[in-house]
Parts: sequence; C-alpha cells; structure tokens
Amino acid sequence: MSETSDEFEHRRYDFTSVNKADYDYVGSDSEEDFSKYLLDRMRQLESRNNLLKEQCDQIESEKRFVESQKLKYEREVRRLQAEIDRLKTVPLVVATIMDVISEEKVLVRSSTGPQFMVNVSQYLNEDSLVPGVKVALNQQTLAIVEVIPTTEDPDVSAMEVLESQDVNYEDIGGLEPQIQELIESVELPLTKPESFERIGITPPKGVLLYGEPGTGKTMLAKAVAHRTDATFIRVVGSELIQKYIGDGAKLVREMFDMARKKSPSIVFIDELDAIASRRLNDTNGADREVQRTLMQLLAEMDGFDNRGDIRIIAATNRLDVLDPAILRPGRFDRIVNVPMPDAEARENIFRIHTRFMSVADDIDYKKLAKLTESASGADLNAIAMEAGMLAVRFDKDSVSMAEFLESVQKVMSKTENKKEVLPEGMFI
Ligand SMILES: Nc1ncnc2c1ncn2[C@@H]1O[C@H](COP(=O)(O)OP(=O)(O)OP(=O)(O)O)[C@@H](O)[C@H]1O
Repeated sequence: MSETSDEFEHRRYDFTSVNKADYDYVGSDSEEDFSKYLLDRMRQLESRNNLLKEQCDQIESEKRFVESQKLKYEREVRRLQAEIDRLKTVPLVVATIMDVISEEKVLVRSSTGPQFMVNVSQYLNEDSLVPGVKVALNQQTLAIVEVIPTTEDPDVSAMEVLESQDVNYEDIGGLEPQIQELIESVELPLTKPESFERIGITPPKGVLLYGEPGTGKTMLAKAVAHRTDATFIRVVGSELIQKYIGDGAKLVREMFDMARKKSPSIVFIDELDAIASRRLNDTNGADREVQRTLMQLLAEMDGFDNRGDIRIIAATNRLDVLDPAILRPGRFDRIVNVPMPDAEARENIFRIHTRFMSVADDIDYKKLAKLTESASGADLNAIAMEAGMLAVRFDKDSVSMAEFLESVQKVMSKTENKKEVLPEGMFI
C-alpha cells in the first residue's frame, strides 16, 4: 500500500508537533493520559517503521530484478553488435578435405563442386585436418582458415563439443594462481582420482570463474580440457534462453547425457548469470522458463558423483546477480576470480600474441604494457592483430613499434568509450 508524499509529510508534522501544550490544547490535563497518548503514538510509529522496512525490502528486490533485466538487454545489444560485425565480414567458402598431401598442402572439394589443392593456416591444429572434415576457405586465396566443428548429435547443436583442444597453460598470460586453482580442482580429480580417495577428500564438483569480459575464462577452461584430454562441452547461458525457448531444460539434460557418454569431459557453461540470476517470486513466462533451466542444471549437478570423470566449469561477468542456490556446497563450491591483467601479465600476453608474428627489434613490450592499463587480454590480442594488419596494409616485412602504437591508440579509445557508457561495476 503506498502513501502520497503529502500524507506522509502531514503525519511527520503530526508527530514532531506533539508536546504537552498541544495535548492540553486538545482538552485533557492528566499526565497519565498524556503518557498513554505517547505510548499509542510510539506503537503507531513502530508499525509505520515496519511498513517502511517492508517497502524498502520490496524496492531492493525490484532493484535487483531491474538490474538483471538491464544485464539481459545489454547482453542482447552485445549479441546484436557481434551479429552486425559478423554479417559485415567477407563470406568463407565451405569445403571438405579429400586428402592431406603434406603438413601445408591439402586437397579439398569445395561445396560448389571443384577440387583445389590449398594451403593451411599455420594456426590450425594439423591433427584436426583429416579426410572428411569440413573446413572454411578464404574466398580469395582459398587457404584453409578454420576447421568447422562437428557435433556428435545434430539435435544438440546448442552446444559446442570439442574432442581436442589446442590451448595450453603456456598460451595464457598471467593468471598463474587461477591456473593452479584449476589444476587442483579440475585437472587432478580427472587425472589422479586415486590421490583424493587415498586422502579421503572429495574434489569440488563445479568451479565458477568470474571476471570482466575477455580476461581468459574460456581459455582457462579449454586449457584444462587440453591437459586432461577431456571432451570440452560448451554451452552459452544466454543462447540457451534466447534461441531454445522452451527447450533450455531439455538441452541441459542432453548436455549432461553427452558429458557422461563422452567422459572424461568438462562441461563449460559460459554466461551462467543468464540462467542463474536471482529473481522475484512473481515471474513472467520467460522468467519461468529461465527458472526451469536453472532447476534442471541444479538437479543434474546434484545427481552426479563428485569422484566421477565429469567436471563443471562456469563463467560469469556478474557474480553479484547469481542465485545463492547455485553457490551452495556440492554445486559451484570453488569460486575463482579472473582479474584484469596487471602490467607484467600484459607484457606476457603481448609476447604470447606476437610469438608467431614477424616483429621488428624495436618492440618495447614494457612500454606497450604501460600504455594499455585498462586493457583485457582480448583487447591486447586485438591490438596485436591490428598492428599486424597495419604492417600488411603498408606492405612491410615485419611489424614495428610504430604500428603497435597506432593500434594501441585505436583499440584503447574503443575500449575507453565502451567503459564510459556503462555504469560503474557493470561489465558486459
Ligand atoms: N590471459 C590471457 N592470456 C592470453 N590471451 C588472452 C588472455 N585473456 C584473454 N586473452 C585473449 O582474449 C580472447 C578472449 O578470451 P576468453 O574468451 O578466454 O575471455 P573470457 O573471459 O571467456 O571472455 P567472456 O567473458 O567475454 O566470455 C582469447 O581468445 C585470447 O586471445
């Protein structure tokens, strides 16, 4: 029940104006009656105070709901932006590998019919290039630039299922404590379960990685999958909700079935907040759908054995909006912060992303790290790529510091702009 501000002002005035003289004015003279009057007044104010507390709780809870809605729309904007960027890129030609002639030369049949002998990008894992695999070719040079992942079950297309990974711990700059944490809570339970049995402790079922976008959370999960030779099953929370309306819970069930079938496996749930945000009781249809998906996830997590060979890693940018149920013991009982890189980590990340580039001797990595204080790992990768593109544009033999400085300016101004439009503490 709400009260207008005029009514409230009036009550306030009522209270502050109570004194003996006023009471005399209303016609009584007894001290006892005056005390009784004050007692009544105090009770009234207490009950009003309780009412206001309830209203405050209600507003708090509405605020949380609005925050999670805001997050949802921001994610939608980001998704649409990525979609626009994707639509602007030049299309790739799809082809199937017919024969592997050498490490660099492969015979393919394009989807339009003709066969070509093509080159292979050095960044591709050569083990994944086998006859029958679908690949994407650059439209002009016809070089293989991407291996198209195949999912075991075409119905389960919401998930990315990768049998082998090419990310190593060495590819990750900084994050040593986080890597150590994942070794203990995910790698060792898969590779040395007997050590845990001997000591008599049960490893955590799930590990939750949280931190700003582009700080390497997905890389960490992929690197653990690589080290353990586990199947990597990735699902994105927001896609589960937006693309598979009505099927979110079913997909969660299928994902765990797939994880059991292909074990050892690592289930990676990206953007966990999209399915596990705290919400109000009177939810609408869409929110009930999210709730069902979350319930299924909790049921699956509760239903499997800690000592088994399935591990769950989830990632979120917003730890604060998560439903506390998800963080209860036996679910995500390890929470790992993945921070933005410090100067040393930034220097390392630059070195990692320029490893295979032809760079000039004048590159001052320390200076680059200093100039990119608010950059994430993904921004640093973008800077290195952009510098490489500049060198190609100017037909240079190697990338020099001048290209790096120009690309730092370009990428950092974009990053700063993005941060300016977001309120404090909110990252998408
Ligand atoms: N610590 C790092 N070391 C090396 N490269 C990094 C690091 N962090 C991010 N990157 C680069 O940024 C890219 C994106 O990183 P990743 O997808 O792991 O971030 P994320 O934290 O999962 O982001 P999001 O929250 O947006 O999903 C990586 O492919 C990599 O090129």
